[in-house]
Amino acid sequence: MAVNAEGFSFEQRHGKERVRVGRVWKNRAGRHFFVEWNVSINLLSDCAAAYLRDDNSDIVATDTMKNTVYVKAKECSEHISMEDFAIVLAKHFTSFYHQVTTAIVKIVEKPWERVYIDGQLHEHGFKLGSEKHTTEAIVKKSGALQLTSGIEGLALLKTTKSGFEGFIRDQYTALPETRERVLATEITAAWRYSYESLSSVPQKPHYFTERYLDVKKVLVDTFYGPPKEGVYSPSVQNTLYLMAKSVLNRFLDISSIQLKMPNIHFLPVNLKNKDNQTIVKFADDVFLPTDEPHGSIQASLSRSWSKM
Ligand SMILES: O=c1[nH]c(=O)c2[nH]c(=O)[nH]c2[nH]1
Repeated sequence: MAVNAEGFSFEQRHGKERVRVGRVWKNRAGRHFFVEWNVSINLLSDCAAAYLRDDNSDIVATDTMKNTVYVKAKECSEHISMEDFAIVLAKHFTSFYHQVTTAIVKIVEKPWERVYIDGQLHEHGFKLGSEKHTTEAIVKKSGALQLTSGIEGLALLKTTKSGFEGFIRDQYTALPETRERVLATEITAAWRYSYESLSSVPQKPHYFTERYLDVKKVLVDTFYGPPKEGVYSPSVQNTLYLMAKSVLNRFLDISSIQLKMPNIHFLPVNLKNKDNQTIVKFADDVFLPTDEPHGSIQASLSRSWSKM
């Protein structure tokens, strides 16, 4: 919130970024559960005096914020979802400090996954997976909540059932039309839950972890289509829209979703020798993989006017 400072409009926040914490929980049967979280905290608080003068009396030290992550991790005696942990932290800052009006807590989870050994889940062995689960909880002193979850780095590829035709052609256009190409992307998704107060958040343990896995499955299933026949994609844009729509149709407690789907190009390889004789002729088989440049395609879809 902007305040008047010596005739200027002034807005500020302070916090601690990238606080890393690992937490192990052990159940009675001897199974261990492990998470590694990277936590970023930002507080909106009445501490303008620290900026305007030499008065730090209303400042929550960022070092204290860092310590609070470890204290709250210790206090969570049961395996807790990342979303619930973000809410616990944010609630602490807004209720404990009268100066703090809003707390913004973001967490990115490192994707440690339980390993299978000889077809059996290991009790305490984990290996690093690929895509990351993210969350952001914004809590106000009043108990108002904005809760977002997401995925980063979900890389998907299919080798057919993708094309791109009918786009604008002008004097700068070189791209041929096609109904056969590789479609590859690395998805960043963020979806907003409709729980708008701390008291309305589902109490079921792991509710948000299950939601995360279910949303990911709907996104992935919609991208690929059924295992045998797949589904034809006329553009990244259309596939993105169908993915976003499937999530909103399926999960009624999600009010909006944003998807970023870069179009990662696999270029057809055609090679000629110095006599202009073809030595490799592309037949939907040999590609040059690229990282850049890539297409940038993103959109958000909401049940009503966006709150994202
Ligand atoms: O699915 C696509 N959408 C585009 O907007 C685009 N632009 C382009 O060059 N190739 C593609 N493919």
